[in-house]
Amino acid sequence: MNFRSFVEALKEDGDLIEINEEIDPHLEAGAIIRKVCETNDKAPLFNNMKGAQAGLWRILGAPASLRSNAKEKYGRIARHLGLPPTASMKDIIDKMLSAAHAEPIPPNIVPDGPVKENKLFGDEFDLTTLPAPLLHQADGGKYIQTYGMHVLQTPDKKWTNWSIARAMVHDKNHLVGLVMEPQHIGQIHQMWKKSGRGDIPWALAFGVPPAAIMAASMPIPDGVSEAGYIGAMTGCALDVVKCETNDLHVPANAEIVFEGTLSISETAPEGPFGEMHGYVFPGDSRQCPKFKVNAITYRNGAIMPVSNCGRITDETHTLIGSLNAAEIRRICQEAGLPITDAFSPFETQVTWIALGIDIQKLSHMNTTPSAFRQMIGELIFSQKAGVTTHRIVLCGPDINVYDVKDVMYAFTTRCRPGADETLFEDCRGFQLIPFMGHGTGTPNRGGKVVSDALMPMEYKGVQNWQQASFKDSFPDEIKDSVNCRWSKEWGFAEEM
Ligand SMILES: Cc1cc2c3c(c1C)C(C)(C)C[C@H]1C[C@@H](C)[C@]4(C(=O)NC(=O)N=C4N2C[C@H](O)[C@H](O)[C@H](O)COP(=O)(O)O)N31
Ligand SMILES: [K+]
Ligand SMILES: [Mn+2]
Repeated sequence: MNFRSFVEALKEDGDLIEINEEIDPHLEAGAIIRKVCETNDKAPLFNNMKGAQAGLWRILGAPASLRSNAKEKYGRIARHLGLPPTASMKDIIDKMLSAAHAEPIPPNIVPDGPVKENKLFGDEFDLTTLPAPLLHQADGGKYIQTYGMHVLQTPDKKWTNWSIARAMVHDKNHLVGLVMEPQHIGQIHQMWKKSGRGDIPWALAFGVPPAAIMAASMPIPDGVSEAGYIGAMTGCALDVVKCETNDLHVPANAEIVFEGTLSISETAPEGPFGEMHGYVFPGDSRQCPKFKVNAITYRNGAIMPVSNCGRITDETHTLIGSLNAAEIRRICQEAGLPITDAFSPFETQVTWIALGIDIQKLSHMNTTPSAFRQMIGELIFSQKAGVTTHRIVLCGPDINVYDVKDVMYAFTTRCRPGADETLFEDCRGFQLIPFMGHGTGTPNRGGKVVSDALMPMEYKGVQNWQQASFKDSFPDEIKDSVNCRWSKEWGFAEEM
């Protein structure tokens, strides 16, 4: 599945609104995308962007946000993976984890592809005149890069990383963007700096195969190339083509590719940006590395995907939260911990992760609540996949961790504040969260907690309560007889 057929699939699903009226990249496109994310409406495809030139570019907004009808809530994300639109977040996470132990299938190098249909070099383009969107009025620049895939290789060429990190237009042929540790873009940047080999060959591919952008958003292990992971996950090698101005390879059917170098020495002011937790602090910019763009290649009718992040729900919640949770589930299970599921509720601005615990297995550990909380926190908060999470909630088997109502029911009634919680200060913290980066303590250390919403008896494998709910407080024959007369005889609403 490539990006173009993904857009077609959204159209067939009735999940696309095409706007042919001229739309201004200065705030207007951003406002429409933002409102789509806050109302879970259809993905907007802007076919007539003000300032578009030489086929650059149309814009697809909210590429992996939510659908409003409950049966297909995660349909747009599911379509990234060729799953049915009725897929659950558990199905999506299971699919993304399915390649964790599979032999990688490296990409297939082809001589040409749609991404080579148009080529611009050097002075043939000026990034400041292209329709890059100003997404929030207080943003420090035009965030041209919100859903593209950085391509970077380690100096020894053994590892080619694909990842998403934001970047804004700096001048006619430079971007400036986040290059943070422990992200792989930051790790590889450090390796090149140490190698003294000069600036880093770099590419940024927009409108890549949707499964590839999902892997680009996932913290798969250090040293693992996302291309091979995706090949193993989809079962077929992904077609890639060589860049014009360096030896990196990019998806042959990508919509747009910027080629150039990531500087190991030059920086420029970056930010602020209306970010994933729902805030922008006007004037809050910092020095970040510059990316030099030497060439642009692109498809006819190229579409630029744009994620306008902020208040829920957008790609920073549906992908960052869910895919960090995926890796955390895998890491806990491989460490032999009794974790069945992990999910980051969007309503926590993906700062929490709820863990589903198998209390039979837990009871065989003969551990205590405080010892178990310590084990969980030390493991997860030391992981790269755990950096963005500041609260872990332990939930028993009657809780569906993919449903925030269940998580809040358990957290608010089974976790005694203080006594049932363990704080962690000696670990990496996530500075983009306002209480970290603009709060009272160190911006990138500590501020984390494991909140135990397991009742003491669950450590013995027992739940000795009944939920006072329709599901749990009535015998089946009563429930069945009520359900079969519910809408037919009495006129209550059909079950969703
Ligand atoms: C899906 C998505 C993921 C994002 C970001 C965004 C979207 C849509 C946008 C651009 C909208 C907002 C910011 C938010 C910001 C966090 C950041 C970023 O600027 N810097 C960063 O370091 N990580 C980001 N990620 C997460 C990142 O892609 C994952 O952590 C992935 O595992 C990295 O790949 P490697 O594991 O291979 O290192 N951006
Ligand atoms: K990645
Ligand atoms: Mn990676």
